[in-house]
Amino acid sequence: MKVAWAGSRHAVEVADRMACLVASDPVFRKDTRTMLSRKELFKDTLKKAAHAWKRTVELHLTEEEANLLRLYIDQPGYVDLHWVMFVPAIKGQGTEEQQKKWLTMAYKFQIIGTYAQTELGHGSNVQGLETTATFDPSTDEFIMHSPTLTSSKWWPGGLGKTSTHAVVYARLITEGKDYGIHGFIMQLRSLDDHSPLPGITIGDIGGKFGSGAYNSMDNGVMRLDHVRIPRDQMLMRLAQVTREGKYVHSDVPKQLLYGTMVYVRQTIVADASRALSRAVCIAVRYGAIRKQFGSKAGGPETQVLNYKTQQSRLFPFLASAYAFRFVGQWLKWLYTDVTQKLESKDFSTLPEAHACTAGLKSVTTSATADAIEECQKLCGGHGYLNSSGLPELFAVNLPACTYEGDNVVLLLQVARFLMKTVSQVASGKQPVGTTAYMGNIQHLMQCKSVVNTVEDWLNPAAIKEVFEARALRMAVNCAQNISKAPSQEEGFSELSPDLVEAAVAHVQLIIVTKFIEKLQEDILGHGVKEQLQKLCGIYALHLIHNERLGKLYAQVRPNAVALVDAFDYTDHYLGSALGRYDGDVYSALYKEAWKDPLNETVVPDGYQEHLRPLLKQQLKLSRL
Ligand SMILES: CCCCCCCCCCCCCCCCCCCCCCCC(=O)SCCNC(=O)CCNC(=O)[C@H](O)C(C)(C)COP(=O)(O)OP(=O)(O)OC[C@H]1O[C@@H](n2cnc3c(N)ncnc32)[C@H](O)[C@@H]1OP(=O)(O)O
Ligand SMILES: Cc1cc2nc3c(=O)[nH]c(=O)nc-3n(C[C@H](O)[C@H](O)[C@H](O)COP(=O)(O)OP(=O)(O)OC[C@H]3O[C@@H](n4cnc5c(N)ncnc54)[C@H](O)[C@@H]3O)c2cc1C
Repeated sequence: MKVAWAGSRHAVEVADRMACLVASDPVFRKDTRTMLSRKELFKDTLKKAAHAWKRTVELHLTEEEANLLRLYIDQPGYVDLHWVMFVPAIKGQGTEEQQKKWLTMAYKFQIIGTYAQTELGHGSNVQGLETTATFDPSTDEFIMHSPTLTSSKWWPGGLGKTSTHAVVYARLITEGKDYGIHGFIMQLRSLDDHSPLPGITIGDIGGKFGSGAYNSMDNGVMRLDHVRIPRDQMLMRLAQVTREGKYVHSDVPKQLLYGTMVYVRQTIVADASRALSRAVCIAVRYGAIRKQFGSKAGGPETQVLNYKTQQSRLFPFLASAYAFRFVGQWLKWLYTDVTQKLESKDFSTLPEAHACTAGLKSVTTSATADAIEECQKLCGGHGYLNSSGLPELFAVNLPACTYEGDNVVLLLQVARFLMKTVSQVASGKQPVGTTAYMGNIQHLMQCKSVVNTVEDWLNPAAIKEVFEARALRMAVNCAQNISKAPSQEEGFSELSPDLVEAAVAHVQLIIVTKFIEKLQEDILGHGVKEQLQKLCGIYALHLIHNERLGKLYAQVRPNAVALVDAFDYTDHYLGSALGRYDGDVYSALYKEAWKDPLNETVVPDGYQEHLRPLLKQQLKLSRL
């Protein structure tokens, strides 16, 4: 099962090696992280990042190994933005010459970059950004400026205190005309003493949700006051400004400006499956250790994992972790395929790639955040302790519902794509890829499901048909209702809640389909395929038909712990007293409690000033 989860034996081996490297290095300790002050946590992040880079160079780690090293260090920091957004933005939007110049420095960490798009006033509406880049032909420079308070850059990770450079998104103005949003490379801080360059005001935006968690990241604010940069620092693959100031657009679609976001959304799906699997791992292992009550006739207490209510709340998450993992692996393939097509100037699959990445990012991150919260409840009181690992896991993953595109905004993008496809089908065009099922419209609009028993529901063809019919009917229903509205725009707005539901149904169909396709692959190991078939059934059916699932849960229960062991997480990475591999939960909880700074003294600070006088006063009053 470890191989099925990881994708290959090689993937298991590399992941194990990198996880052990991190777990055995004292610099990467994280057990007291939630007790650090913001300043201490930030410094700790700088130390870990520098040490990780040192180890990467010393050990000549490959990109795959370095990625895993960062993953197991498990602490958000500036390096994430540098590698996941700054470098890809230059790769996707820079000319070959620009890539050569900037990426050479970025690959060696001679510069640290971030992705500065969002502003105080606008995040979702990228076209509404206000920062300006006005071309001055007299000096061959752009003047970068924040004209209003709301145009302050706000949120970019690593901007607050670390980044020396950024790809800054701004409205390009030349020859008096506004050509909309474009990307520019800007140096922000001196490479000698790290002070901000003239005209740049920069800082951290402040503490965020939860202790530890995303507070390791210096999300930043930046104001620009007529800062000049050379013309060749506009990223010029999609459009150029000539020496004379003439705007020239290349023959590539302007949506490629959003390419970095498509790339990152795809990686976020993999992050979501990992976060969900960690929460499930903790809740399942702990559920096997925790005992409450026994039978009325006496005898041993019951493992809480044996309660049917526990199983019906928890096993759909276990199934979802596998489902998201497999769809994430497929999405990575889709992204690579689209990128290769783009390189040969085939842009035909771009809309589908956008819809798939936006939709899957949205559905998987929302489900993951909800599931982590529920796993906390599934662990009872102990799940609420930082030492369970769950509060921090929740706080770190919750913003994934917002960053890289608010989940509702992204689902509306999927809905827009679906409405277009429905109208194309109506005019006789055969849909392809993940919308190919819509071509079967005659059948799917009227078919009736023939399934009755739990066993019938495990037939992949039956499951798929139900999901296809559901998704298509919801989309067609929305399209019909929109067509009755006074205008397309009004109809879309009025029906937006239904459109979001239709988009979710379409995305869930993709997830179910990819799980079924995974089951058709050669899967090694005795009983592995059978377990995955059960999980696939649970994932699909819990979305539409929760009542009949009891039988399936009972079949998964005997292997539940093994199914989470297959995630292959070290105790260090899991970071949970409840989810320990050896099950020694109670001594771990007890030990963790003594690490809290409040326990550094037996009598707490504040006793003399506040507690003692209060107690003395009460004593006096009671004697009166
Ligand atoms: C060996 C050494 C190696 C060392 C390696 C070391 C490794 C270290 C690795 C580190 C690993 C780190 C792991 C951590 C991973 C996690 C990190 C995650 C961190 C994330 C931080 C978050 C960053 C951000 O949030 S950045 C800001 C993101 N902002 C958004 O997402 C904004 C959302 N808004 C939008 O996307 C748009 O504005 C939108 C789409 C909502 C509306 O846009 P617009 O108004 O312009 O468009 P429309 O009119 O609606 O559409 C026009 C047209 O375009 C189509 N379209 C829209 N978007 C796209 C797209 N992206 N792609 C393609 N097409 C698009 C749309 O469908 C329309 O098409 P039509 O045909 O016209 O309908
Ligand atoms: C932890 C974190 C890290 C981030 N890192 C970066 C970064 O590195 N670089 C960067 O540039 N940005 C970053 N961001 C910003 C992030 O990308 C934006 O917050 C995100 O795109 C959402 O935009 P917003 O904040 O403007 O939300 P808003 O759009 O203001 O959303 C507010 C509410 O309005 C709703 N809404 C908005 N538009 C519509 C609509 N058309 N229809 C229906 N409902 C709508 C949303 O669903 C939401 O409920 C980060 C954010 C966070 C939280």
